[in-house]
Amino acid sequence: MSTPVKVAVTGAAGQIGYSLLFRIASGELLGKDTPVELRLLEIAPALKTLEGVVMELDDCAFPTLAKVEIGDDPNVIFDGASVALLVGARPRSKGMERGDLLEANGAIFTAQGKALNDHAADDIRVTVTGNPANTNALIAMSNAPDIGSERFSALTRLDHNRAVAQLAAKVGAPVSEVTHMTIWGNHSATQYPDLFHARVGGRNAAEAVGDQAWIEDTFIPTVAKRGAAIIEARGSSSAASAASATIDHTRDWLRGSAQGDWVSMAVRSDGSYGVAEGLMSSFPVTTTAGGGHEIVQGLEIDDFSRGKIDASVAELSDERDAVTQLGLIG
Ligand SMILES: NC(=O)C1=CN([C@@H]2O[C@H](COP(=O)(O)OP(=O)(O)OC[C@H]3O[C@@H](n4cnc5c(N)ncnc54)[C@H](O)[C@@H]3O)[C@@H](O)[C@H]2O)C=CC1
Ligand SMILES: O=C([O-])CC(=O)C(=O)O
Repeated sequence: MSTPVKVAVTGAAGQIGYSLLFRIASGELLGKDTPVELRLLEIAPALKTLEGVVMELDDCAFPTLAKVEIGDDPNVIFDGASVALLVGARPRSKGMERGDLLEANGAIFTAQGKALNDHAADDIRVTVTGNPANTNALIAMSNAPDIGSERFSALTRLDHNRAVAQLAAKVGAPVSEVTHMTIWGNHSATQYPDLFHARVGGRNAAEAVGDQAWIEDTFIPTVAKRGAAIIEARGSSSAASAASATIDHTRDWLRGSAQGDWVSMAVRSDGSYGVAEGLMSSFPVTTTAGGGHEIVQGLEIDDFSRGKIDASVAELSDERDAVTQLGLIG
């Protein structure tokens, strides 16, 4: 077998980690022929729990799992990593304002960005799942000047998958018939899931639905507020679906998106579609095996979509201003 690929995961003892690690270890991220070395980062108080998770990983006897390292120092854990899945983040606690959350997570993603810069492998790809995902990715990217900005991304694939499922259910089609879905903007309630470019069974999705009121009053808010609905129903936030989307996002990035289709990923804006350059915003993106990606060009954006994209991008811009004022990015 070839040399194991080092995959770093932060927040590894958390909810998402518990779903994610076993799938990576069993070959669902890199394929059944690629051995994996898991490098798991946690804060010191969570290392004992993480040891228990590692015992379970051992007990699965996955043929693709070559080695597991755990620790609380990103400079050690990120050493030689080719993939970094940044899941661990400080959740909002009682009495915490949005600015406090940005500041607490800012400290984490500043340190992790620097550690990636200094220790990751040359072919590193970084996926940020921990919230606020887009801005955390911006902070990590800004603190890793030696790593190309195209190697950082944030997760909007869960929103994408949610949108695919809602559309398929509405029109009574299998999810496999839904293509060209796009989430624009921020992974937050302002995100814009776009049915005007999506297709179902090859047909324009908005036309197949044929109900603008459903799109505006049901589809968009259902997708955008799905995270809150899961918390309400389950008592804790999405974990298995978030782990699954983290795999989908990173697998498609490393191995290429389906021929003729695209995926949603938050990547550094190059100014496409009027999104301010430098923001980490979700776009329709094609990926090529080996880890390249390109923002799909030339889509026509009508006034309705324009307003929705601008609103979400304005929120991203406010978040960038807030973390700039905190001195977390230059
Ligand atoms: N982008 C998306 O679509 C989604 C994002 N999320 C976000 O993912 C994050 C993780 O969610 P869960 O696993 O449910 O949370 P969790 O609270 O169960 O686990 C988070 C883990 O991160 C660890 N952690 C905190 N600071 C750390 C640091 N500096 N270094 C390493 N580990 C650290 C904690 O000890 C904890 O074990 C949250 O921010 C959540 O809001 C959740 C669902 C979807
Ligand atoms: O809403 C949350 O807190 C978790 C999340 O990001 C999601 O489920 O989309």
